Amino acid sequence: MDHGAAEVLSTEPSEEHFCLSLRNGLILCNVLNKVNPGAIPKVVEIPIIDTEGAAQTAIQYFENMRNFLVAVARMKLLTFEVSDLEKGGSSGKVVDCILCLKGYYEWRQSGGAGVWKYGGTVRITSTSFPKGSPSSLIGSESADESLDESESSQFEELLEYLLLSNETYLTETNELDDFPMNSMVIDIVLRKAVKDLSSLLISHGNQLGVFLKNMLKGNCKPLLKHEFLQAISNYIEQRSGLVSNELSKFCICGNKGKDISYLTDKTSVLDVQQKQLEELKASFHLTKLEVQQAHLIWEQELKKIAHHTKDLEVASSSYHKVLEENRQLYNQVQDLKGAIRVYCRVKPFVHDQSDEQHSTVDYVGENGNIMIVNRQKQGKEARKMFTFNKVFGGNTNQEQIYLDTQPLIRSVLDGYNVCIFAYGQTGSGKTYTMSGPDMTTEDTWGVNYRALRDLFELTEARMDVIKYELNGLNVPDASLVSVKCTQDVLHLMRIGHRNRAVGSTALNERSSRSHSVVTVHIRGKEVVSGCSLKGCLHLVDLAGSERVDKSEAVGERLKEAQHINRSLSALGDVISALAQKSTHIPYRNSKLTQVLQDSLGGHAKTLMFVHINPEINAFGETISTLKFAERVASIELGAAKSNKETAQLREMKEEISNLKLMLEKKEAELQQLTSGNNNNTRGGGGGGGGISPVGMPRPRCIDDNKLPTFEVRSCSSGKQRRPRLPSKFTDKDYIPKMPLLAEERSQSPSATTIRRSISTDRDRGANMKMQYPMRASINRSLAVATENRRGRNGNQEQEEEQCKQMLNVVREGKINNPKNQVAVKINKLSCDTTFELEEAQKSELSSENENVQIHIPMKKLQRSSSRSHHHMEVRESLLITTGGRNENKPSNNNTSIPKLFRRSRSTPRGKFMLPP
Ligand SMILES: Nc1ncnc2c1ncn2[C@@H]1O[C@H](COP(=O)(O)OP(=O)(O)OP(=O)(O)O)[C@@H](O)[C@H]1O
Repeated sequence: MDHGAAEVLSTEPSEEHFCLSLRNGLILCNVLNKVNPGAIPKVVEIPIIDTEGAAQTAIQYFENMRNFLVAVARMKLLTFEVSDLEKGGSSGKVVDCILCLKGYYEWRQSGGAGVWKYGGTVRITSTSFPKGSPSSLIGSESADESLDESESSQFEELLEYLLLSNETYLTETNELDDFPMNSMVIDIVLRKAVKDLSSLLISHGNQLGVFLKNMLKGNCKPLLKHEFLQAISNYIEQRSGLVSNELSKFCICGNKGKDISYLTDKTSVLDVQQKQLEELKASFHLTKLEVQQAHLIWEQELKKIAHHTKDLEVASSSYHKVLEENRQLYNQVQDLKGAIRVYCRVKPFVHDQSDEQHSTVDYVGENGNIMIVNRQKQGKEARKMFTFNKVFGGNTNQEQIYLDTQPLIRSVLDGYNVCIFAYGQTGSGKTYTMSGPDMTTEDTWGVNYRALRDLFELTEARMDVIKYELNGLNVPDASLVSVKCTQDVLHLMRIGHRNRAVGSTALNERSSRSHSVVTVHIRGKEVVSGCSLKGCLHLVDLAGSERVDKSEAVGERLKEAQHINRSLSALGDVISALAQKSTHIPYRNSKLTQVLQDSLGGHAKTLMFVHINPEINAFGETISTLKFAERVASIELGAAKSNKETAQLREMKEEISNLKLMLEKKEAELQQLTSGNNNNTRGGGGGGGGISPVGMPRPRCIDDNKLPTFEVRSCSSGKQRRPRLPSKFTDKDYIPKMPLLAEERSQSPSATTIRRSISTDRDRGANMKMQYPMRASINRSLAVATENRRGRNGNQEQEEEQCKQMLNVVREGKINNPKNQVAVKINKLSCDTTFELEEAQKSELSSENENVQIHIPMKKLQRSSSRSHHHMEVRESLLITTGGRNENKPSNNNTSIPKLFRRSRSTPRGKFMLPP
């Protein structure tokens, strides 16, 4: 305590006494100077006591007090008013001021850092105020009631203080209970609030006035009462919204907001905000739910898609399987129909032709599709699609090519005739496919070598079951050579290749200038059952078709090209005729088509490799090649048939052959007897009633229990055996008509029970004679059995049946009408089954002896002089001739014709219809 003060004040003064003792300002000034040295430069210390003392004292007092209050105000500490020191004044303010000075002093003493307090009121830290002038919350009741500048700055400080305390106490220290709300602060805030509200009211009043005036301006009508009220309430709502927003800025007091709710309107900004917040929360929650839901749905969708993708994967893999199955089934159906299989092979680009943009092959599908594009055209017209059994792209190797061919090779050993031929423009890769580029490397072996290797491997594998015998034939030499292993055939093929003309053209350095045909005949006999089978494999590498202008062929090459093109065009004619199911197929127009006749028209399995060159300048040839291949693919030959013979059939054939031998023997005897008889006649021995013209005792009847004597004669013997082939077929390089000629050659003389005769139509009837009637010998099944023109190779069962019936005829001795010698020819006619029965001339051979001539089946090669009539006609004929007693009966005695046959009205004389 100040020294002066101690003198004046008692130790425990009353409040009033305390205030009175401070009236002269001396104590206060000294205290202030101590707290803040130099705050009051001049303190009036000694009071002057004289007459004028009262006045002087008053001046001193006044000066000290004024200096003190000014200094305190300058320091922005709590202050009071002079009147507060008077009796009845607010002594509390004076006390506050002194406590404030104390607090300030202590804060200074402690170094002036941090927060300082006085009288329980928190002071602002020094950071918020300029150094040296500590900030304070100064509220002076002495200040003017109207809000002057200092007050407004105080208010700003208060706000700052509120915000700061909000930050420091409410949010960080959470010392809410210590929040000092003394009367002074409340006073200041309330005063400010009142001031704000009043200014707000004034401005609202002004704005409302302007608003109403504006309303009236726009609408000259006087306002109705309810309109007026409505306008005011609208306006207030508007404003209250704005005000609550403004006030809400400094009502961030957490839970204490309730305590200072006086800052907000009754409508409670907080409530509004709370509502908004809740709404926001609700919408957030809703959105969250929606997002979660969307997430769930999305996940489900994702799962579904994954599932679906798996399904698709499975489906696509099974689709490929089904596609493959489909292809196989399709091929089987095609086989059943006997369609020629067509595989297309695209030659790869070689050397510098690697730019596939210049390829005419646009696309090669897995299911036999190939798209050819004309790069010079645009749009739909530029592309053309072809479909074959299979298409091999340029990168297919030899092994892959052979894989689909392999089953055909197996069928050869099952008794089928198989023909594999390569077709295509010159240089397109036919020889590459059939032979391969290098014979010495197995990897590059073509179809020929692989097929032969397989043939031998299979024959070896089946050795225990079937014994096979193989004969190789290289057509240009037309020599039939027995082969034991692949090497034998390779050797044979090498010879063939040496013989094959090869020359260089502008399109192919090593162009094959002739067709190459390798034929392998296979005969097998099943060890157990004794069944025999025979198959035949033709491997044909055709010479390439070429445009002579492009191949720049001249001289010999030109001639070759012309020959090649001619034979290929003959092949084209045959294909066209077959595709159109024409009755006449011009096989004989070239050697090539003759060789392939059985493969193209018989019950063979035929495969054509069509080759194309993808180069742009070969576009024309590619299209025509593919069109040709399409036509080939459309040909249906009928289901392939196996050449398998049962043991029974073979036995029957053997029996027939024995019978034939016997017949020949008898014939010889007869001739001898005839010549002897003639001599006898000439010698005067007339024929007695029971003696036949040939001098033999004529049996009156045939003993049922005893077989007649038979003589079997080959129809190709005697007069009828004439070469009917054009000179070119008699040439030594005549291409045998395979497999039939080969069969003939391979048959042993002792087994020539069935012979094919090459003859003309003129031979008809002359060599096929039968003593009539033969009621039981021919029935419809026989007729039908022999009906099939192409059935030479196939219908073994029917053939067997036929043999049986004939043997029956012979055994049962039903051929007993020697008088009527009738030749029966069974021809296949297109729509109805007609038997042509021709009355034969009385045979020189007919005698009282019963003679039987049997000749089944028979193939005739008919050729008229005109080239246009060249065609091969296959006839199944049956000729049975018996000698009989009634040779005097008219030969055309219809009464002797069995009821089985009746004459067809529409057919020429001698033709009979088989009744249904
Ligand atoms: N798939 C292929 N891969 C590689 N080269 C091939 C292929 N096809 C053909 N070639 C090559 O193309 C050229 C001509 O082939 P190739 O002699 O087989 O044709 P071609 O059709 O037989 O001809 P031509 O009819 O004139 O005899 C040869 O050099 C051959 O090696």
